[in-house]
Amino acid sequence: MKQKRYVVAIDQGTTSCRAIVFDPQGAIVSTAQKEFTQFFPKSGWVEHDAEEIWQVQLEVLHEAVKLLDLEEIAAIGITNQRETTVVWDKQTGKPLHPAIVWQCRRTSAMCEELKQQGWEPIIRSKTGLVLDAYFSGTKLKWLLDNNPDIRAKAEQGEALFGTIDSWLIWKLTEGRQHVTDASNASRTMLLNIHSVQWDDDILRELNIPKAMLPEVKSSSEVYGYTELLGTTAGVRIPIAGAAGDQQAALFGQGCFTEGMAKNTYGTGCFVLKQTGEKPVMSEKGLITTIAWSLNGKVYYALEGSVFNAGTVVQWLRDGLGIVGTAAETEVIAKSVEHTEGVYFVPAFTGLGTPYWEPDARGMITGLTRASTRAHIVRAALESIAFQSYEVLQVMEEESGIHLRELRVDGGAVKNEFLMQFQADLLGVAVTRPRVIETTALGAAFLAGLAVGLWNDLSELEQLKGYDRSFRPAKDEAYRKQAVSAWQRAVAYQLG
Ligand SMILES: Nc1ncnc2c1ncn2[C@@H]1O[C@H](COP(=O)(O)OP(=O)(O)O)[C@@H](O)[C@H]1O
Ligand SMILES: O=P(O)(O)OC[C@H](O)CO
Repeated sequence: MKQKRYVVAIDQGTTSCRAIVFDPQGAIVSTAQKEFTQFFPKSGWVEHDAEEIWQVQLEVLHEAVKLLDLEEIAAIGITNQRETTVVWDKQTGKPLHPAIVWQCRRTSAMCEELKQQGWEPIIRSKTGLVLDAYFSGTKLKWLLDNNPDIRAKAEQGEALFGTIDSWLIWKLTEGRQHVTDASNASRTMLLNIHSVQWDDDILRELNIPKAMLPEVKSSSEVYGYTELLGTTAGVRIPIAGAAGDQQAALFGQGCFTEGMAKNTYGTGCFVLKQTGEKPVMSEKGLITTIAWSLNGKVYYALEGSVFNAGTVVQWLRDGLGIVGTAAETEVIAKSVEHTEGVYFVPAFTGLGTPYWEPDARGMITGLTRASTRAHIVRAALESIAFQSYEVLQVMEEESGIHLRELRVDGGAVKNEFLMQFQADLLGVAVTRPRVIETTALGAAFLAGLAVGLWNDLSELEQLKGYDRSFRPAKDEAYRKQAVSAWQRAVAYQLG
């Protein structure tokens, strides 16, 4: 019997599939990543092909483990873009509809109607969420309402629903386990976050058959086993942990104590603050979510969501074509001292915290004949920091506690201009960990805990390490002026 010493994290993000192998010290052993197709069928709509996600995920998984002895893999952990809604056929294992992505706004009118009928406070108190098209509940209702065949199958338990974690676990496991973890379930708008059970009143109102929902499990336990990784006879690897990507990042950053917070800069930006075993309800547009469920206890978090962050960089590259790579934006932004009054509000799919405006759309203001590509690129990067600033402000106002340091992770934290600008805007240090793949690390931690590779949280705390701290270099007057100019630009957009 070989020593079990690796944990493989599957990180299924909005734009790419990743598989990362970690050793017992939390260091990366190997990694593989591949982008997959984004579909934008109408204004404000975003779809993925769940079958493509599965195939690409499997490919990168094989790639990441190809040099390992499979017998040394202790477990697989899964983390994923949240809310994205997949419905598949129980018999054929094929998706019955394109996956409706978390960014998709197709159900904003449906949410408006539900608000008019008085559902907003009910949703808020039961699920901790804002009644918004962002979450899976109305996406699933839309899918069933618009596809009578799928509804008929769903009622017979032949069509299954899941967020991406469920879909991948179902595809990976022997015996096809149809499960989700509590953190992912808390993003559906169908879960009562107090009882951690699917909520019958909400299911009835949205006309969603319970038979199609996965079983809700903890974030760290063996959900099933896979033989899909290789041909070595008898190598069954446990799938032993799962969490939504933002909650996994909170875990991977070691925010195990109440009050600790992080910001992840990926497709969107998500600030999460751990609030312990009691859900804290926000008055100011933050949402209350399950952080993780571990060892029989449920931990909660307050969250502020920015829908478009890294997407603005992708749009500069793929939509506008004014940069060749995401990395190039750093050099271009630094080539000018400031934006000369150009502001970019990247509300491509509406605005999240604190505005919750599904119909807002992107806008660039303050253009003159002197404006150049560099000013637009710089304004685009600054917009990521401005949006994060606003979320953190709300969090501070709500808790009355002044932030002393911001822990960051996600693909865009490689951008040192962005990190420095964020520190300047906040007036506090922005700290980047040694392993910026914190999301994957969190999933690996959850899976490794379940199989005994690590014993407890204090052991995980020893594994943390920091790469760089960005110190603020601007004064209060600068911050005030910059933020008020940004807020004027947002006000134009909101009309
Ligand atoms: N050097 C960079 N500067 C700015 N943005 C970047 C940089 N590198 C990657 N990004 C952005 O980060 C995002 C990818 O981050 P990642 O954490 O992988 O996101 P996700 O998990 O949402 O797919 C992309 O939107 C990309 O545009
Ligand atoms: O793909 P990411 O990392 O931007 O995360 C997406 C979030 O989970 C959406 O809620």
